Amino acid sequence: MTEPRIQARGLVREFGAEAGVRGIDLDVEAGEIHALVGLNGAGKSTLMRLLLGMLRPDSGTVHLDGHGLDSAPWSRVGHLIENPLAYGELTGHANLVLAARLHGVPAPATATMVERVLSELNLHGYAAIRAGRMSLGNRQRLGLAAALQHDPDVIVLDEPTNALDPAGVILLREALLRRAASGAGVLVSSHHLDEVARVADRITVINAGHTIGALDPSGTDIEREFFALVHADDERTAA
Ligand SMILES: Nc1ncnc2c1ncn2[C@@H]1O[C@H](COP(=O)(O)OP(=O)(O)OP(=O)(O)O)[C@@H](O)[C@H]1O
Repeated sequence: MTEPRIQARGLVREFGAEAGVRGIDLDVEAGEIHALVGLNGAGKSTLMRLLLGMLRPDSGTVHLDGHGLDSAPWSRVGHLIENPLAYGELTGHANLVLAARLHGVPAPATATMVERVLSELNLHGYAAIRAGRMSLGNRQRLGLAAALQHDPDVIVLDEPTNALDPAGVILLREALLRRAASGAGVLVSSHHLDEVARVADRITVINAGHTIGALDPSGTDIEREFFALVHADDERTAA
């Protein structure tokens, strides 16, 4: 049995009484696309930051491929949390070369890798444009290219489609399915339930900092199921 790509146990990081992450267990297996859904402020980004060591938990543990965060295989991780990691004064191409180096990709392998991801996310037309001049959607594509080009084993993407056009959404979906099929574990948050249902193997619902259930990606009325879970949890909390 292989280790989960991501394993969190008892994660807590509170910001005052109501906000933050308040006790979450989560697994993302190799080959799996696992989606996190929840209302604004539910705790999805906070959870992802905790998983990536960007925030320290008050308590709980995270393992990536069986390693604690102090010894995690960071060069095998790709992530995009909120703002695309793009240096505005550098071109799209230069940003991707830099991201490859930061992920420890040897220089001779970089050119081919960058070419490949430019094609995969249809970014060739923007390779020579400075990131600061790109549209929001193309900056997001660039950030996704930087996160995915080294074919990481652990992929964590926070709302990766929020600025993408429909063509970008399809390209990203295909890119994630390809990587999961090669054994990556993918964790993705989204507000687009239909889109998530198309791509995810597992959908976890988060509300007020804890997991409250799962949605069946092949369900016929996933939106209704989502609101039923959230309302039931809100009522339980209010009681
Ligand atoms: N650094 C912080 N200091 C104080 N409160 C914070 C901090 N970061 C997040 N929070 C609060 O924690 C809660 C969860 O926020 P988080 O950004 O994780 O939610 P989210 O599910 O990603 O929401 P959205 O869908 O709007 O992006 C919110 O109430 C937020 O205001």
